[in-house]
Amino acid sequence: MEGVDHLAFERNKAQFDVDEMKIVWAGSREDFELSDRISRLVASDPVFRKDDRAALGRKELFKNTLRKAAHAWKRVIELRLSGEFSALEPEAYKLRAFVDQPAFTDLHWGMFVPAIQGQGTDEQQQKWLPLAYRMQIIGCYAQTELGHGSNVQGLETTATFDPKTDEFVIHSPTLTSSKWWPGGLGKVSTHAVVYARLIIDGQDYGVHGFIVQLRSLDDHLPLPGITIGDIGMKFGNAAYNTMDNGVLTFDHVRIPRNQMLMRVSQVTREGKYVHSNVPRQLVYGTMVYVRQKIVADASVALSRAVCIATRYSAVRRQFGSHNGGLETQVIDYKTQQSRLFPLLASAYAFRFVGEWLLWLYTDVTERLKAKDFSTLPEAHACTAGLKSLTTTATADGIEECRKLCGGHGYLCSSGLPELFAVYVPACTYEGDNIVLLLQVARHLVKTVSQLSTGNKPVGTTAYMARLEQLLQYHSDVKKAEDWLKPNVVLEAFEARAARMCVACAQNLSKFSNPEEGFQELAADLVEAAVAHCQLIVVSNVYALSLLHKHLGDFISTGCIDPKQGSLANEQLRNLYSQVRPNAVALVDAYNYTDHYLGSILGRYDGNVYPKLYEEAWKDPLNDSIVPDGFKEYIQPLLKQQLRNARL
Ligand SMILES: CC(C)(COP(=O)(O)OP(=O)(O)OC[C@H]1O[C@@H](n2cnc3c(N)ncnc32)[C@H](O)[C@@H]1OP(=O)(O)O)[C@@H](O)C(=O)NCCC(=O)NCCSC(=O)CCCC(=O)O
Ligand SMILES: Cc1cc2nc3c(=O)[nH]c(=O)nc-3n(C[C@H](O)[C@H](O)[C@H](O)COP(=O)(O)OP(=O)(O)OC[C@H]3O[C@@H](n4cnc5c(N)ncnc54)[C@H](O)[C@@H]3O)c2cc1C
Repeated sequence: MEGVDHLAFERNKAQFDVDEMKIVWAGSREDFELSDRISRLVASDPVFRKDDRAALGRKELFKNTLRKAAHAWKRVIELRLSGEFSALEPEAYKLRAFVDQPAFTDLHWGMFVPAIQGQGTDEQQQKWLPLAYRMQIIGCYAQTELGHGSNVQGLETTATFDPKTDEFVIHSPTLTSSKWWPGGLGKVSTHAVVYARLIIDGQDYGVHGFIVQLRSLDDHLPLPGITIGDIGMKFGNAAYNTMDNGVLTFDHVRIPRNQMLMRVSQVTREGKYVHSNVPRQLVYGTMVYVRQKIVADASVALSRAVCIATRYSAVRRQFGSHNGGLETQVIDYKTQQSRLFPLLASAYAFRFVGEWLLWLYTDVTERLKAKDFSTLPEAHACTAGLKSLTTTATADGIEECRKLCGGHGYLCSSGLPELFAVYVPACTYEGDNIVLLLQVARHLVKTVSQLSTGNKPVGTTAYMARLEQLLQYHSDVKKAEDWLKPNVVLEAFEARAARMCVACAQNLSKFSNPEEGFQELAADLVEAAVAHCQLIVVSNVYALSLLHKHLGDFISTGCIDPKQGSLANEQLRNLYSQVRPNAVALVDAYNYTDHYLGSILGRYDGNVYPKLYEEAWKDPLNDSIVPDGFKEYIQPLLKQQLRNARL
C-alpha cells in the first residue's frame, strides 16, 4: 500500500545510529547536506526523469542528455552551487549528481580541465581555465587512438613544429592514428587536449599534450582539416549511448606554439626542446588524477547495487512457510548473506580507501609543486592498482547483485542492468585493469630487488622491510574469534603479498632477459599485484571474505593452514549474523533517493510487487492488446497451420 514502509520492521533492528552513519558515508555534515539537497532537487525536477531512457532511440537519448546537462548547469548557477571556480571538484560532482548518466560534461570537468590545470603553464591556465569554467568552450581528452590505447608511447598522431610560422602542425598520418573513444568528442566538444608525438626538425620527442580547437564557436562546424564524428552504439541500451565517444582525424591542422601544454616540457621560439628536470611521466598526471576519482566512484556504483539487492532481499520471501505462515526472507539464507554482505562491506571499504587515496593524491600533488618526486612511483602504483582492484570488484559485484535479485533483477525497472552497462567500461577506460596491475607488479618487483641495496621501502610497500619476518610467518590463530583481531588479519595479508612478490622476483631472476621473464611470468605478477592491492584495502569483514575467497594463496604460501582457514570461515559466518540485523540500515545510510536508485526492487518503502506490476503496463509493447506484426506474420502462419491440420 502507498505510504506504508514495508521495511520498517527491518529498520527497527538497527543497532547503530543511521543518521550518524549517513554523515560518515558522505564524508562530513556539509557534504551530506549538499548531496542530500541536490538529490532531492533532482528527484523533484521533471527534466531529470530517468524512467523513459529504455524506450528512446539513440538520437533522442543523446538530445535528452544534452537537455539535462544544460539544465543541470543552469541549476548549478541559479542555486549558486558553484563555489569559487578554482574549486573544480564541486562543479564536476554536482553536475554528475544532477545528470546521473554519462555526458560530455564528465570529460569536460573530469579530464579536459584537470589536464590544463596539471600540465598547463600559469599563463595557459589563466587563458583557458576561465573559458572552461564558464563553459564558454567545451573540452575533451583526446589521447586514445584506433590503433593504441594502453600503449601511450605508441600513439601516432604528430605535432610537428614549424619555426617559420611559430606553429605546430597536428596531423593523423595513418588510419590507426585516428583519435578514437574520447568522450564528448563525437558531437559536442569545441576543444580537445590532444596527445601527439612532438616532432622538431625531424626528431621525435615523444607524446605531449596540445590544446586544439575542433569546432567553430559560431556555428559548431568542424574547423578546416578536422574530420569528426561519433564511433557508434556501445554496450547496452541507454548506458553509455548518452555519451558521444568520438572519432577525430587531423589533416595538417595548425595551432600556435603556445597551445602545447608546457608545464613539464617547453619548445622555444627557435624550436629548441627544453625538458625541465622533472619525470616525463608527469604528462600522465591527468590519468593518475582520474584513477583516484574512479576508486571513489566504485564505492558509489557498488553501494547503489548493494542497496537495491539488500532491500529486495529483505522484501523477497521464498520457501520455508510453516502451517501457512510467512515464507523465509531470502536475506536470511546463509548463501544470500555470503554473496551479499561481502559486497556491502566492500562498498564501505572502497569508500574509505577512496578517501585515503584522495589524501595520497593531494599529498603527491603538493610535493610535485615543491619538485619533490619521491612519492610519484607510490602514487602511480596505488592509483593504478586500486583503480583496477575496485572497478573489477564493483563490476562483478553489480552483476552478483543482479543475480541476488533473481528474475526481477533482470528487469530494466530493477535499475541493475543499466547500472551494470554504464559501469563495466570502468574496467577498461583510464587504463585496462590488467595493464595497470602489471604497472603495480613492476613497482613491487623493483621494491623487492632494491631491498638488498638497503633501500628502505616506504608507503604501502613498507611491510616489505619486514621481509625476513614475513617469510617465516605462520598465523597463530587458534580459535575463530582470533580472526577478529585486526593485526592478525593484517599480518596474514602482509605475509601472503610479500611471499607472492618474492616468489615472482626469485623466478624472474632465473631469466637472462628480465623483460622476457616479466612477460612469461605476467599472470603470476598480476596475482601478486592483486594481493598487494587487497592488503591496502583490507578491513575486517572485507578482509575475511577475501581470505576465504583466496584461501588457496594463503595456504599455498604457508601463511595459514587449512584448520585456520576453516576458522576464518566460521568467523565469517558469525560476522554475517552480526551484519544481518543492520543490513537494511547500513544501506539506508547511503541516503540514496528512489529517483537516484532508479529501481523498483530498491524502493525505500519496499513496496515492490504492486509497483513492478504497475510498471509493466507502461511498456510500449502494451500499448495495443494485439501486437504490431501479429496480423502480418503470425496470423497467416496460424491459419496455415490450421489448414494443414484439417487436411
Ligand atoms: C601502461 C603505461 C603506464 C605505460 O606507460 P610507459 O610510458 O610505456 O611507461 P613504462 O615503460 O611502463 O614505465 C616507465 C616509467 O614510468 C612510470 N609511470 C608510468 N605511468 C606513470 C604515471 N601515470 N605516473 C607516474 N609514473 C608512471 C612507470 O612506473 C615506470 O617507472 P620506472 O621507470 O619503472 O621507475 C601507460 O601507457 C598508460 O598509462 N596506459 C594506459 C592508458 C590510459 O589510461 N588511457 C586513458 C585514456 S583517458 C580515458 O580512458 C578516459 C575515460 C573516462 C570516462 O570515460 O569516464
Ligand atoms: C567507455 C569508454 C570511454 C573512454 N573514454 C576515453 C576518453 O575520454 N579519452 C581517451 O583518450 N580514451 C578513452 N577511452 C579509451 C580507453 O582509455 C582505452 O580503451 C583503454 O585505455 C584500454 O586501451 P585499449 O583499448 O588499447 O586496450 P588494449 O590494450 O588493446 O587491451 C586489449 C587486451 O590486451 C591486453 N594487453 C594490452 N597490453 C598488454 C600488456 N603489455 N601485457 C598484457 N596484456 C596486455 C589487455 O589487458 C586487454 O586484455 C574510453 C574507453 C571506453 C570503453
